[in-house]
Amino acid sequence: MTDTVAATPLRNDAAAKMTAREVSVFYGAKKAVDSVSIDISQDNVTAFIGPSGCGKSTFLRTLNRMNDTIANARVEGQIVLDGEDIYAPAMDVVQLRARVGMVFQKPNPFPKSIYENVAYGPRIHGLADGRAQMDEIVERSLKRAGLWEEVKDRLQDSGTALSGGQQQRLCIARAIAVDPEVILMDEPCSALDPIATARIEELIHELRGRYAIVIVTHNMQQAARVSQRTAFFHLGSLVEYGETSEIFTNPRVERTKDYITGRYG
Ligand SMILES: Nc1ncnc2c1ncn2[C@@H]1O[C@H](COP(=O)(O)OP(=O)(O)OP(=O)(O)O)[C@@H](O)[C@H]1O
Repeated sequence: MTDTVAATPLRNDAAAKMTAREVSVFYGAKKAVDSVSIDISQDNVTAFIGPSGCGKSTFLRTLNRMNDTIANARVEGQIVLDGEDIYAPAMDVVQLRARVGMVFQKPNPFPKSIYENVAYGPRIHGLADGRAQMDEIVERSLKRAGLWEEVKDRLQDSGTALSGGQQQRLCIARAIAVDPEVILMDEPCSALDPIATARIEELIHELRGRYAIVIVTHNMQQAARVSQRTAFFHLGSLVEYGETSEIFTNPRVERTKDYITGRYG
C-alpha cells in the first residue's frame, strides 16, 4: 500500500459531466485545495469525504463558482462542464448556478410561501409562460423532491414554517425547479434527525441519473449508502478516488484506510 497520492482511476471518464484539472483554491495566501483533478460522473452520486478542514466544501464550491462570493478566495486550474470552461470570462455565473445547483448544510428557504420558494428561480430565468405553466413547474419540482403530498394543500404557507427535513426538501425542489444538470449538496443532512436524513438519502437515490449529484458528507455510512463514487480528501489534496465499494473495502492508500477505519478524523 502506498502513502503517496493515488492515481485517480476514474479520470478521463468518457461519461463525465464535469472535469476539474489541477484546481487549487487559496484564501489569501493560504492554500485550502491543492491541485485537485477529478471527473464527476453524470450517472452516479459522487461523495466527497475527509476530515474537517480538508477542503471538501471549498472544492465543492468551485464547481458552481460559489467561491466567487468569498472576498479573499482565488481559484486556479480548470473546471469544465460539458466541454465549457466555467471560469471563462464569457460564462454567465447566474446561468451556471442554475445549471449547477446547490443545497446547503442548513436548510435556507426564503421567507416566502412554499410556492414562491419554488417559483422564484423559474421566474427570474423566464422558464414559465404564464401561471398554469408555473403551477406545473412548482408541482413537478415538489413531487421530484418528495414533498408534494405533504404541502399540496398549503402552498401559500411560509416555507420557513416547515420542519427542518421538509425545508431541506423544499430547498432541493427550489434547485430542481430551474432544471439543473448537476446538484451539489454540502452536508445536506447534518442539521436533520435520522428520519429526515433517511428521507433525503432516499431522495438522492430517486434523483440519481436525472442529475449528476455530488454530496459532501462527514458521515462515512452515508457516503457508503448514497454514493457510487467516493473521493477522499486530506489536507487539501484528493488522496484517492474510486468506486465507493472499493474505497470502503479495499482502499489503495494508507491514509484512506486510516480514515475509514477511524484512526483519525
Ligand atoms: N472563507 C474562508 N476564509 C479563510 N479560510 C477558509 C474559508 N473557508 C474555509 N477556509 C479554510 O480552508 C480550509 C478548508 O475548509 P473547508 O471548509 O473547505 O473544509 P471541509 O473539509 O469542508 O471542512 P468541514 O468538513 O469542517 O466543513 C480550512 O483550513 C478552513 O479553515
